[in-house]
Amino acid sequence: MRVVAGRSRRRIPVVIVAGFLGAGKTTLLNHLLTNRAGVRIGVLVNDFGSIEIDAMTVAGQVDSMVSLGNGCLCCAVDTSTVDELLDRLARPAAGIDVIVIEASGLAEPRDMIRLVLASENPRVEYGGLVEVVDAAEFESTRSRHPDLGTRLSLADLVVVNKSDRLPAEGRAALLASVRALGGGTPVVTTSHGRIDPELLFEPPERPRPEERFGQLSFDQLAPGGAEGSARTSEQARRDHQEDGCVDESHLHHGYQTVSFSSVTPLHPRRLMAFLDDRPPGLYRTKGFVYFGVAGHRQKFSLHTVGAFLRFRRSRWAAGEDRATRLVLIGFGIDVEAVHAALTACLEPRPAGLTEQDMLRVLTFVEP
Ligand SMILES: Nc1nc2c(ncn2[C@@H]2O[C@H](COP(=O)(O)OP(=O)(O)OP(=O)(O)O)[C@@H](O)[C@H]2O)c(=O)[nH]1
Repeated sequence: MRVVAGRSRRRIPVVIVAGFLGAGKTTLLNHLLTNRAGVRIGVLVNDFGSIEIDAMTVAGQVDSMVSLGNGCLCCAVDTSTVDELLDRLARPAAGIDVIVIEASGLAEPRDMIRLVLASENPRVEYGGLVEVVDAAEFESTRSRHPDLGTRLSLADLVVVNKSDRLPAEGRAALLASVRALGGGTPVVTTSHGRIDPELLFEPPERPRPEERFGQLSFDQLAPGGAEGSARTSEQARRDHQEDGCVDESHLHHGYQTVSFSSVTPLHPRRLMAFLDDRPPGLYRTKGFVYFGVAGHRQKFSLHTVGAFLRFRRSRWAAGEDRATRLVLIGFGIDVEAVHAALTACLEPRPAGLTEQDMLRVLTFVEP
């Protein structure tokens, strides 16, 4: 991570929106473009046929779109072409917060992920694969595309769209089928692609996690009591209730967030054991970690989306607390259990730890 004038510059997440023909990818993208709460979205599509360009130009986002224009993103181009397009969107002058790639219905999501991961642009990072599924056509899509299960498991988030076309009594069964086929990939339902944009990116006018945590009182951050826990179990319970319903009979997109903060260092092996075995339904983790291990006392920012995981090492800002601050987002996750699992990773005496204990973390550190 680059540090500019004492502030860390975030990388621009690149989110891929995939799905079979007519599932609602463009509808979802248009919804994001008109409900982005100030987030500047760069768009990479095959063609702009039905994108609401007006919505973008009105907001002064001219030139934040690039089009391939010559066929399917994943099979017609090489890495350098995609890199060039990402470079154009990610250049600082464009001021883009998130890049969304709308993959054509026939694009292979696996190839799309590879293209993004292979990008050599230091300003972008993989932000996840969203697979849009047509709720009303699910069974026929499944019979026409035997690889649907693979696609769902590869995704970081499955959006079951067109729920308005589904009879109420069939919803729970459909969700159960999608979940079973997706093998643990979080599932959210929508109609007309009306996904909560916060699932894909953070609104800039709201405090970022680090700033939100920055407002915590010393008592909340201090070790002891609940071992550095920033939230009491009562708070957790309250948040859990407020965060939304995950009852399958409700087709709105309820998800939970877990905030974890501690000035007590985290044990690298214990944290990796938690990350290797992430709770089913955990969709994203963001924030940073303090290990306090000799030679590795820097700030390790952590980013996970679905199965993807990476750390990046940076310097602490002058006067910044050495602390771990994480936000985890998931569907149907047990907020208190996740918080407890992270609390169990705390290590008050990191002086006894060595390079060996850091090895697995280091394999995920991006240069
Ligand atoms: N009833 C209903 N129609 C929808 C919904 N979402 C999208 N549609 C309609 O479904 C059709 C296909 O939607 P698109 O957003 O173009 O789908 P797409 O995945 O981008 O399609 P391709 O680019 O052809 O792969 C359009 O006529 C949309 O208006 C929904 O939730 N409910």
